[in-house]
Amino acid sequence: MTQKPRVMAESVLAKDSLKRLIINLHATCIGLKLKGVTLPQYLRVLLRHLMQLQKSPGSLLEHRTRARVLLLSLGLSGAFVASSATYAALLIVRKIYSLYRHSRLHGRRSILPRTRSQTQLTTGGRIMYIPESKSILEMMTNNSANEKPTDQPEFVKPVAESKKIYIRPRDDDVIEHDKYLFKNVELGRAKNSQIFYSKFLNQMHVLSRILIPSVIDKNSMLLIVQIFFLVMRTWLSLFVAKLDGQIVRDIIAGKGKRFILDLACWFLIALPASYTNSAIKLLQRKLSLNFRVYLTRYIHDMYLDKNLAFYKVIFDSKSASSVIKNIDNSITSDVTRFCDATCSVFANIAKPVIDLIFFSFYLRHNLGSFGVVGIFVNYFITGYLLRRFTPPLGKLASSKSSADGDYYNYHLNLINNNEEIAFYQGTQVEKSKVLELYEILMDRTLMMDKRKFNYNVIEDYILKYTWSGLGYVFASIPIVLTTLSTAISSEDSNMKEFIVNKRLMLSLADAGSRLMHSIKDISQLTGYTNRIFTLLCTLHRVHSRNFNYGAIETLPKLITAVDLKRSDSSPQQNKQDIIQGTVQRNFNGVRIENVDVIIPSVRANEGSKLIKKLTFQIPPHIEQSSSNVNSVQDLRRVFDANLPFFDGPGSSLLILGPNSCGKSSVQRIIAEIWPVYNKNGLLSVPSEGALFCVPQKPYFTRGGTLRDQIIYPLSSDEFFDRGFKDRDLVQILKEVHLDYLLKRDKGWSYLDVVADWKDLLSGGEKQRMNFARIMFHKPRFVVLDEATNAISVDMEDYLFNLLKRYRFNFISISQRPSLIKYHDLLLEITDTTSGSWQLQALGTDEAITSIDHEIDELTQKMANVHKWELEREELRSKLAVI
Ligand SMILES: Nc1ncnc2c1ncn2[C@@H]1O[C@H](COP(=O)(O)OP(=O)(O)OP(=O)(O)O)[C@@H](O)[C@H]1O
Repeated sequence: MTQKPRVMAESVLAKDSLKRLIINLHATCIGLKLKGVTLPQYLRVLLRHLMQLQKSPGSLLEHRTRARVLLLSLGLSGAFVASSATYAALLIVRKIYSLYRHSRLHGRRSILPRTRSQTQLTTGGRIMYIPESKSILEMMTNNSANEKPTDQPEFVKPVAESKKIYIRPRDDDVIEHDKYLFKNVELGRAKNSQIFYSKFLNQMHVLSRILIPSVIDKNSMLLIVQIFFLVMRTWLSLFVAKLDGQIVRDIIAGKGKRFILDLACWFLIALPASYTNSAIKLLQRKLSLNFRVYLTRYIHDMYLDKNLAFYKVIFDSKSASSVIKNIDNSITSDVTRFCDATCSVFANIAKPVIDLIFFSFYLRHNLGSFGVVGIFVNYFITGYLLRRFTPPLGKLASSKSSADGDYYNYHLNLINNNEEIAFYQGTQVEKSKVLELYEILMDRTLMMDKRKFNYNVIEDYILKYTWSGLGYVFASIPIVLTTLSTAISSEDSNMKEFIVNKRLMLSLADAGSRLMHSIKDISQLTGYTNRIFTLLCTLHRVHSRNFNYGAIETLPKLITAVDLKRSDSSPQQNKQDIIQGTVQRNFNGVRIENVDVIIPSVRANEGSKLIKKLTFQIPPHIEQSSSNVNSVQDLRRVFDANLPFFDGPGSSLLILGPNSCGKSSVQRIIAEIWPVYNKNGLLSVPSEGALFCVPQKPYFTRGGTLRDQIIYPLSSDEFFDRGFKDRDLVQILKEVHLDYLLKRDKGWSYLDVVADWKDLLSGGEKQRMNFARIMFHKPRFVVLDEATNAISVDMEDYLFNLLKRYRFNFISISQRPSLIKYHDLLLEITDTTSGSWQLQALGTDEAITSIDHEIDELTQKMANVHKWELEREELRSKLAVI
């Protein structure tokens, strides 16, 4: 026989024997006769046979059990393959759709580019467009490829692809309702009504309303799906344990065919098992991110709105706590930590609890009730021991978090004031402070690890080793008992039982240990929960219209003993009465009547009084008929430079006084960021948009364009939405003599340049930018605090005349009498200690006397001119000699 036919004959023989093996395997294991069945018919025949085995009670028990296992494995694997295929198909469809959309958009982009990054809806909601993570990644890769120097201002780059996000409008009713819930838990009102009172659980209950607002919310769906996968995981573990035992028994008993079948099941079940584990992890991350989104939006809704909580929060009674002191850190890091910790604690508790329930049911069948009770007694003892040795991780986590915030904030402060520090050569002081804060942070981090050390030793000893040892004992109990009672020792079935029990015991031990580990996590979570709860309570308090600016010390004076005894009268309710002044809005002017200017503090109206019974008004005479004129701006007339803007004559008041006498505080009261404490104090202000306050310290938005700086506080989206044009801004820059910025090299496109404007513009330029803002917004009333102290005298003269030309009503705050000439009224704070003041119309006798005084001073100075000229000549001659 030649070589080739021999090889062919051998391969035919091998094929035949493999075929026989498969046919015999089916016949022996599940009693299925495969003779005459073709390959395409195989699956149908197999499934029908398995179903028949399941249904007919007369079939062999062994065959029936195997049929069940096979059917389950096939079902799960089928589900897994189907879901994977669906997912893949979905991905392909999405890809094709995005390619199609991209090609269409690409074609249109040059014709109709979308310039808005967000749109305000009439419902109060907002649609935002954020760059898609994919395109950001691409941009980053491109940027790093052609790295360019960063000291140059950047132009705004168009973002390739963006994602649309809908932000729900704020529900004021929910905020109002939650305010009381938070207050109740903060004051511990449930202490008397609840049998088992836990501060943590109560806090968690209130917070959960934000995290999962309703049963049909997507977060509750995610939670349900997660629980489903957790149950599935446990069930699969149980199944794997049984299979494991069966495989070992097959090996010991030398049953090759059964071994192959069980192994096939093993590989099939591995598919859904690994899918389930990954799904649980993904769902946990997704849930944590969703929680973070909900909580952050909730915080932003209160922190950043018309009530100015972000400013007022410094006056709250809790402002000294690390949560509020580093509120930026609390909003960013603590929220993330809290959400991560909540989800991981949930998964860490839910997983073992489900395991415990399932495994104990199964083990009860194998070990008997006594064994299961023994296991649980063991758990309780361990839980008690571990609880005793758990360090106060909540407090430690909270103190570490606050050290983290201090360190981060100091670095932030360093960046914000880098130029000032460089001028002062303050590196050493700053470095020592930074090092100190860093050491504190390291110390607290290490302290946490040190305190965990002892606990970890005990935990490892008990959970890893003692429990496994006990596991072996419990797993062997049924075998020993059966062998003793029957005096027969069947090695292979004993082996199977032992392996299954051992695996379950170990899984049970693992479940228990995870449950015990979560004691530590819960302790840490209490710390984060407390921080977030404090943050939200403070925000609710500050956001409230009745915020009392942290008045606490005055309480005993204001609340009588009877009030305090009454349980239903909360201290908060009484504190509300502390601010007794009246605020009138939509007034056609700015009026302050009998207002005591008091620094807000815990002492409320007993605090430092800067100015007493202040009274003034601009314009001095208000026509009743024009009381509503200020609420609407006439956009058609806004940018006509030749047209005086306002119909009225325009009035002006100068508030003059020495340093720290309370001039800026008057502006704070007008802007309603400080309260009017005294009962007969009245503040009347114009409608929103008609009043514009320019603070002493110029402010520039970070990462904004030059346009953003001019139109602040309007966003560029709104700027274009309202139909404004860049040429309007160019006109304004000309008015305030800043148009040379555009002429430098980039022309009008300089309006699109993004830079750190706070550092880029000079002091005088920054102040002129303030005037540009006034010219853009054209408010009827302007309050200027030292708005021209960095500007040259001729420019100052020009700018004040500009305000007059446009007939703005303005209040200027200054300590320089030279500004008197631009104003109609003068409010002079005469005595800082008694807080007395004097109001006069310029042009009256007193004003003339005041100006006369200034003229006298200047004349006196001029008398010395001749002497100074001689000194100058002397110095010049000295220089010539040198
Ligand atoms: N948030 C605050 N907490 C405590 N004290 C404050 C606060 N804000 C201002 N003060 C104090 O109030 C006083 C008056 O401050 P204000 O800013 O009104 O002075 P000013 O008259 O504008 O002074 P200057 O001309 O120097 O700007 C100062 O002594 C200041 O320290």
